[in-house]
Amino acid sequence: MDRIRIVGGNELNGIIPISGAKNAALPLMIASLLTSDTLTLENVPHLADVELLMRILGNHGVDVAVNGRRERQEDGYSRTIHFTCRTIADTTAPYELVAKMRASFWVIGPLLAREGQARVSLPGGCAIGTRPVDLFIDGLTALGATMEIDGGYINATAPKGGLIGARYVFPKVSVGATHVMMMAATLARGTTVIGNAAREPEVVDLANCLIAMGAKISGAGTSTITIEGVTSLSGARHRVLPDRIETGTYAMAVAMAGGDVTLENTDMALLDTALESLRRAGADISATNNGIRVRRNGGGIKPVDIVTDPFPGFPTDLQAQFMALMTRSTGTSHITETIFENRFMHVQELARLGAKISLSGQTAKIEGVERLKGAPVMATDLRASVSLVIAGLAAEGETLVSRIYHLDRGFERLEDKLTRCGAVVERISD
Ligand SMILES: CC(=O)N[C@H]1[C@@H](OP(=O)(O)OP(=O)(O)OC[C@H]2O[C@@H](n3ccc(=O)[nH]c3=O)[C@H](O)[C@@H]2O)O[C@H](CO)[C@@H](O)[C@@H]1O
Ligand SMILES: C=C(OP(=O)(O)O)C(=O)O
Repeated sequence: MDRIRIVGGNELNGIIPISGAKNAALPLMIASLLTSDTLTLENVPHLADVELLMRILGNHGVDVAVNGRRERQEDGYSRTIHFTCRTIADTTAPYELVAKMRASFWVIGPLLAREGQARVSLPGGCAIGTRPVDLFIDGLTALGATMEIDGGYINATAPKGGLIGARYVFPKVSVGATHVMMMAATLARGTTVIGNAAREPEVVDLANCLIAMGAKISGAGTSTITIEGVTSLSGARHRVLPDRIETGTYAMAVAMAGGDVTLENTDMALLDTALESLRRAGADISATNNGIRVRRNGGGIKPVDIVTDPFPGFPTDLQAQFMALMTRSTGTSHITETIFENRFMHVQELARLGAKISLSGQTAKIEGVERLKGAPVMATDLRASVSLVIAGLAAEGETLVSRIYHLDRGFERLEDKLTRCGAVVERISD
């Protein structure tokens, strides 16, 4: 199994190209199930999750054609991909595929809207909490679907004549359930109003793509999204928005290691709250023509308290990375996780490197230490794995991160991007 070896101590200087967002690419790819025309997506990141979803979509009858690549970049970076689903070949999403990635469960929305039925295995994904699907069940039920759980699968059936538009207020904000309701409602009869909708940029990106496909959607990016159902959707061409989590991760890596890096093809507006926390920690952050410049020259890392929240709050997907940064701060900081109940698995791994962290319920107390020392550590989930890489950049000596298949789910060519900026990071294949 591959591992990542990091030798800490080098500053980061240079340019890091930011990839298309995994968490936008996945629902966008799934939207291809809604039309018999071709949906072309540009800037699709080359990631394990994307490859797996291609297989899952293939099983439903989507023909996938890959071509094109970003200028000035080698093979392996984001690509342009064409998705064509002339007819739905299979409305079942099997356990073997869905258990590996939570987002694959989201096919339930388009399958139900276009075919009137779906049989989808209950999902898997990062083990960061229980992650139930009650909001999906309640939301789709509101659109008239019958939802039954049977042998680990959800059997969903639309009424004769298709889903029916309705008003539904989510009792809790859910990104995935918002994606699914929005996709399902595009082909429902009548108007759907989703209350307490997720406001994440990835929801807006999906809405923009659906609108380009002929959907009638307003309000995406606010808590109330209105969808007027149409009888069919067409193909479209859409560019996946930049990955704000990858952007924040590298910004935190620079704040940790020191140096001066320009993050290209991204946008500060996607992660205001996280960048503000980084500024308070001592990083110098400014906008460039098509990205963000992050610097930390001299000066220690100041302790900053954060609380994760749905967008526009501090993203849970950057919590582990920020904790890694705080392990080297000059004081004590507190990080409270409000989205997932079990998203602190990086704590014990960071402790192997010498971090001083204690947990009390959903809050971690981090007492900054003067030095971290490299050690063998284990990746436990996607963002936890990259937090160990960030810590390794500032640790003395060698850090070896194992189980990096988690990392490959969400970070396109991480070792390449960091190495070009002066870090010593390499993949070791045993
Ligand atoms: C592929 C993708 O885009 N994944 C992101 C998405 O995950 P995902 O869409 O799975 O996360 P949600 O926004 O749905 O989860 C938020 C909270 O709602 C709970 N919940 C969700 C659905 C449900 O039916 N019932 C329920 O209780 C979850 O357990 C969690 O506590 O948003 C999360 C929150 O920003 C991110 O961390 C993930 O990276
Ligand atoms: C938790 C994540 O992904 P998933 O929802 O697919 O588990 C993530 O992207 O950080």
